Amino acid sequence: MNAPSPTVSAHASGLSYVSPAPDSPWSTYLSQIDRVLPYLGSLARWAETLRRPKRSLIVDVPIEMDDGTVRHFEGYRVQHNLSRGPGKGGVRYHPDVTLEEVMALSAWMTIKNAAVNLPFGGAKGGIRVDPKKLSLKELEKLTRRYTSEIGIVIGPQQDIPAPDMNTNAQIMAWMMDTYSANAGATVTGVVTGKPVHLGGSLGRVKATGRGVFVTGREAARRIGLELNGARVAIQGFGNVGSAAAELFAGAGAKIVAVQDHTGTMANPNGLEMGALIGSARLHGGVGEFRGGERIDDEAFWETDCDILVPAALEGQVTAKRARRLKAKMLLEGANGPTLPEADDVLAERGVLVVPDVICNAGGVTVSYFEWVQDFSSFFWTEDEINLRLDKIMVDALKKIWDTADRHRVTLRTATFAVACERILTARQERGLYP
Ligand SMILES: NC(=O)C1=CN([C@@H]2O[C@H](COP(=O)(O)OP(=O)(O)OC[C@H]3O[C@@H](n4cnc5c(N)ncnc54)[C@H](OP(=O)(O)O)[C@@H]3O)[C@@H](O)[C@H]2O)C=CC1
Ligand SMILES: O=C(O)CCC(=O)C(=O)O
Repeated sequence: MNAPSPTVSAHASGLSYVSPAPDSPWSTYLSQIDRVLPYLGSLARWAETLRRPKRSLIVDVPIEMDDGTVRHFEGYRVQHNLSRGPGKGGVRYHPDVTLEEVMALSAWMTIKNAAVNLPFGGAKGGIRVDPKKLSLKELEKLTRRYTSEIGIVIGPQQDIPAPDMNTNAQIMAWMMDTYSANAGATVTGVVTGKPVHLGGSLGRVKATGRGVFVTGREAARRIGLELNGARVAIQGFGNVGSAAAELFAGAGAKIVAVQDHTGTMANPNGLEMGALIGSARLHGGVGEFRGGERIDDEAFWETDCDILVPAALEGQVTAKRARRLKAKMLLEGANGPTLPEADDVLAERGVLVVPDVICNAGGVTVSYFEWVQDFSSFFWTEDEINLRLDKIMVDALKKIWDTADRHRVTLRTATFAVACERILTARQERGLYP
């Protein structure tokens, strides 16, 4: 049977999310799906399912602020696809979060979880809020109310949230506690990325950065780039960026530039990691660090470097910036950092892109370990976790690399091909009817 044209059927549906704004995360994701269709064979007839989130929940989250006023925040939880298992994906607190962005982030989780063969579908959540403007008490109230509101769709067998931008182990502890209080029993497996003494896993905090490092190490080996002495530039110095930076520096690489909201610091001889992390912690960003020179934010994209790691927001690598990039390799720590047009520019220029949907999969892989450990109430050592993580990432990248060679496509399209085959086979085998 011929596959229906996704474009025609999508537009005919009249749903607003099928014609997103150009360069928005959802539009980037849809274009990535378009590019993989020729490699899906007969499974392409199921591909429309990837263009529609299975379930999108918008919640109102009212809280009483410290000054006695009541404010309402908008929260989301989107379960993009559940063909391979429960939903899995983080929760983002950011003033620019929208439903459409969360749809894209949840869809990338579907692809990522399948790319590393975890038994999960894809989901993501978020609240449109600037958490830096809330007190700790307000943040706790917001988190607890949000958890109660999305409580109807999450659960250890349904959908398991975790940290993403501006959320952390403390927020996961509040989520776990609220869900448990509502359920009348302690349910540790409802979220991952929890504090270690509350059923969290050793190694989860740095797992995403570790995965970025492992995929970078493997990709560097394949293109003959020596990590010892390699120059690395990193955008975003939070959970992902700082952990990746530490590991690259530990392997002898020089971190020649870092950027966050407080500025861009550069040193061609390498920024000293211990001191930079200490300064960033003390001042809430890298901008006060004295061991480097402050450069213009836009100049970051022209840093003389071998590896560039975007580890902040989506849409950062535009075609214009891609033309100026000096790196040999782009390691996508962030979700959705590269626009499709920029992908084409980088491919033309021979810059290797290790895409988000494999590069930053280390976090969710250790989240999977945490979920498994919670079920068995038997906990592994950090060495066991790091070794298993390393093996999963290396094996997944090998399969993706082989697929890219076979079809002569980019690593991004190859990752989508591997993942979509698994997702759509599951869809086909499960069938359509309840
Ligand atoms: N945490 C995880 O396990 C995973 C995270 N990711 C992805 O990695 C990325 C980073 O997440 P994570 O490290 O957890 O988030 P964090 O909140 O810990 O850190 C985000 C970092 O990005 C910086 N940043 C934000 N906006 C900008 C900007 N416009 N320009 C420059 N820097 C900016 C922040 O700076 P400042 O503090 O100054 O605002 C901060 O340094 C996101 O895309 C996330 O989805 C992917 C997989 C898993
Ligand atoms: O650990 C998880 O479950 C999800 C992490 C995440 O949000 C991501 O990989 O983007």
